[in-house]
Amino acid sequence: MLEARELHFGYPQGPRVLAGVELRLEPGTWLAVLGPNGSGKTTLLALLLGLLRPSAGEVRLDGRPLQAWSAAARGRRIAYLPQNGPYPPGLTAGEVVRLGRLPHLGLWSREGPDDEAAVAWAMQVTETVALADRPMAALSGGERQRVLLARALAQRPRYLLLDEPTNHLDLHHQAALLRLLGRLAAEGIGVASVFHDPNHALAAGRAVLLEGGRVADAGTPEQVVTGAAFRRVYAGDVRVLRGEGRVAVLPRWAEAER
Ligand SMILES: Nc1ncnc2c1ncn2[C@@H]1O[C@H](COP(=O)(O)OP(=O)(O)OP(=O)(O)O)[C@@H](O)[C@H]1O
Repeated sequence: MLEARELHFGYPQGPRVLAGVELRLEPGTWLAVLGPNGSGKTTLLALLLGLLRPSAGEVRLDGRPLQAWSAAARGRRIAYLPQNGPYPPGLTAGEVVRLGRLPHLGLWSREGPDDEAAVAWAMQVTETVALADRPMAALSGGERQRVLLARALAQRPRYLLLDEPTNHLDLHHQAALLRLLGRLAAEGIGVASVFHDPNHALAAGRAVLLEGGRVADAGTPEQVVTGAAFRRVYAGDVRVLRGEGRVAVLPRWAEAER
């Protein structure tokens, strides 16, 4: 399990960003993280990855404090798709995906059949096989996003953290990504994904709503988007619709057009 216990954090000279966040990500579950701009979602992911250290509280990975794991051991267990993810310049898409195998390779070891299989699988499920030989810099925003997702998947992680993974994706690739995340969770991976569109969060198994660095609500996605905290945070901006046994969220501007 990847677990945040009573996490507190503030950037140097900045105000407090997280104040006592509790969160548990179990293998085989998919957790959506919702919350307004600046509520601390990206900061929370950075703490869960060990890129930032909490000022109080701790992150535990599979029962041990995160700092007790080496960077390579963490990289074999946790993969990250950052927002507008950076990548080294001058590489093709296929080379970027292969970087995902680095935590699994020793200093002098060469790629083997497991590495090849992981890269091939990651590119197949992200529909990036045809992009393999294209320079990364020459890809569209959505193509690049899918290649960076393939790099994260090539790590074959136990936990997958994604920061707004539907960014840049067209409707087909949004739907494909949401189906893929559901499948990965069903296969035993712990998936945590930040979403701005609550309709995307509704595809997950659990949801948390961050507000001002605190967990304002947690539960099933349906409970969270129909809950009082969600209404308070997005008051006046959205309407929750129910029909055919499902819930959907409509932005108010769309209503005003009708
Ligand atoms: N490197 C930094 N130095 C100082 N303050 C920062 C830094 N990164 C983020 N912050 C501040 O911390 C707060 C939380 O930022 P964070 O990126 O975690 O929010 P978020 O919920 O991911 O927002 P968004 O939805 O806009 O991506 C914001 O007020 C932000 O301005």
